[in-house]
Amino acid sequence: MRANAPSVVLTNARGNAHVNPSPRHRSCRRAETRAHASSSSSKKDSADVVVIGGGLSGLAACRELGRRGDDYLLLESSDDIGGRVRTDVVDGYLLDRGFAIFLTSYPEARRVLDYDALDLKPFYAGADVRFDGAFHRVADPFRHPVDGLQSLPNPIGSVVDKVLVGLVRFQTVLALGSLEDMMSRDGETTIMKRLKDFGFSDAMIDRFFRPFMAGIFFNRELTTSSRLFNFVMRMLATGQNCLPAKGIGAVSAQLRDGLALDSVRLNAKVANVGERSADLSRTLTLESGESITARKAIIVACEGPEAARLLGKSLGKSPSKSESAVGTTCLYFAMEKAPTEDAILYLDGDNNGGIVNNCCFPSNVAPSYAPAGKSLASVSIIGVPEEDDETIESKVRQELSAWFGADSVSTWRLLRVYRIPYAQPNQEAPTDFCRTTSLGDGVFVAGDHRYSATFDGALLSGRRAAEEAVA
Ligand SMILES: Cc1cc2nc3c(=O)[nH]c(=O)nc-3n(C[C@H](O)[C@H](O)[C@H](O)COP(=O)(O)OP(=O)(O)OC[C@H]3O[C@@H](n4cnc5c(N)ncnc54)[C@H](O)[C@@H]3O)c2cc1C
Repeated sequence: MRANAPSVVLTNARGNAHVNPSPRHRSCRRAETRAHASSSSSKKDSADVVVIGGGLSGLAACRELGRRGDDYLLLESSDDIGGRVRTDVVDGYLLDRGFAIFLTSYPEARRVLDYDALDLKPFYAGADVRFDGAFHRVADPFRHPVDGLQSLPNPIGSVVDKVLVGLVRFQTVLALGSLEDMMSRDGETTIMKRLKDFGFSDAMIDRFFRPFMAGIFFNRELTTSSRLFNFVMRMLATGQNCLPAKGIGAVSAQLRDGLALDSVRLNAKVANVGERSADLSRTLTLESGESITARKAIIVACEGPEAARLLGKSLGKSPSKSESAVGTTCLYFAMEKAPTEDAILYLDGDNNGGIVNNCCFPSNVAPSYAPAGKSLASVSIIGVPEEDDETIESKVRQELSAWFGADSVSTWRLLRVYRIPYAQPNQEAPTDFCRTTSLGDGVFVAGDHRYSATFDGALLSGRRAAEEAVA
């Protein structure tokens, strides 16, 4: 069983968002296909605007340039586009490179993506929280009023806490102004302080908000900016949590499909960015030694640390946070039949040092995540443990046996462990979520380190950088 369960490290803290297959991984690599692999890579070596990095921000920048009829070239260092939003196909299972959820209310996503084509499948609006030996449902009372009422007496917070959830939801939708206001308004604090100030009990914070918010921001201490709490609560209140039927990588693939094939180069890592010449052009050097010419502008759409490496002093005018990023580890298990049929998120509310933060059965949400008649489990850990895969797997099995029964969990087959040290930049309070995308001298910068580290923040930064680059 374990011989087929390779670990994958997605190392992009220094801008190298590539897969480091372990020896075991290489041995089974032929059995795997990428869900959205590009079939070809261009040889183009110059363009008016050169975009460095093919994650959501770089793809959004190229989409905007293409829409305006501008000449561009996208350089991506890894073997496919998508950056942190990719899906692998392993034995017919769709494995997102780390568990991620698509929120339909993201405004920039609404603007640039075709939701019908993504075939979005919704999660139940709420969660089942594991506490004191049982699951307790926390339901969105507006979408599931009966479940909401039934959950009032459960031990995941008091009745007052559950009323406060409704109030905080109203506040984030109605009282905090436009999204721009929300992301820049005064009074920023940590999520923890925001929850305490709002009146939530320690029990509600520990049992529900801690694992729920940690699943989104990979920070169990809840020191992440309260602005992000407000943003996500508004998005949750006004839309649905979904998985695209073909995996989260379908989001990146849809953007790529709108680009000119000859304008995308894969396995093209930019080693350095040269000075601007008198004719306003600039030479970039690839790791291979090849030179690329940007005639008018460059858009650097890499992770923050790599943008800092490439841009040095220019980014110094508007640096993103240099404190350590947050990471996550995700395990996928194949099984004959999931122990539940619910399309819901399971959270660890015990807060007693367990390794699992949250898990779900993606095939209960979108059956296409598993081959016909089979099921898939996704298990998320906050951070990247130092232990080896076998130790992590054993701890996960032990904890989940208590949740779903040892008879079921012992039959699960580990498909893969994804270790993602750089999942999001540091977004602890205080954080500037309105950093400029224009650095002057024909240099523009996009990426989730400019706005919120979300799909939406990355998409918005890409479009804004493109608009400015050709203004
Ligand atoms: C496990 C996980 C779960 C997440 N869950 C959610 C979620 O549920 N909802 C949500 O909204 N957000 C989520 N996020 C955050 C979201 O995925 C990111 O904020 C967003 O995808 C970042 O996009 P980006 O374009 O800024 O960066 P990236 O996706 O990192 O793209 C940067 C690209 O630049 C390339 N590159 C780097 N250096 C070079 C170079 N020198 N030359 C050429 N190319 C280079 C990289 O290979 C990469 O493809 C999650 C992230 C992770 C990791």
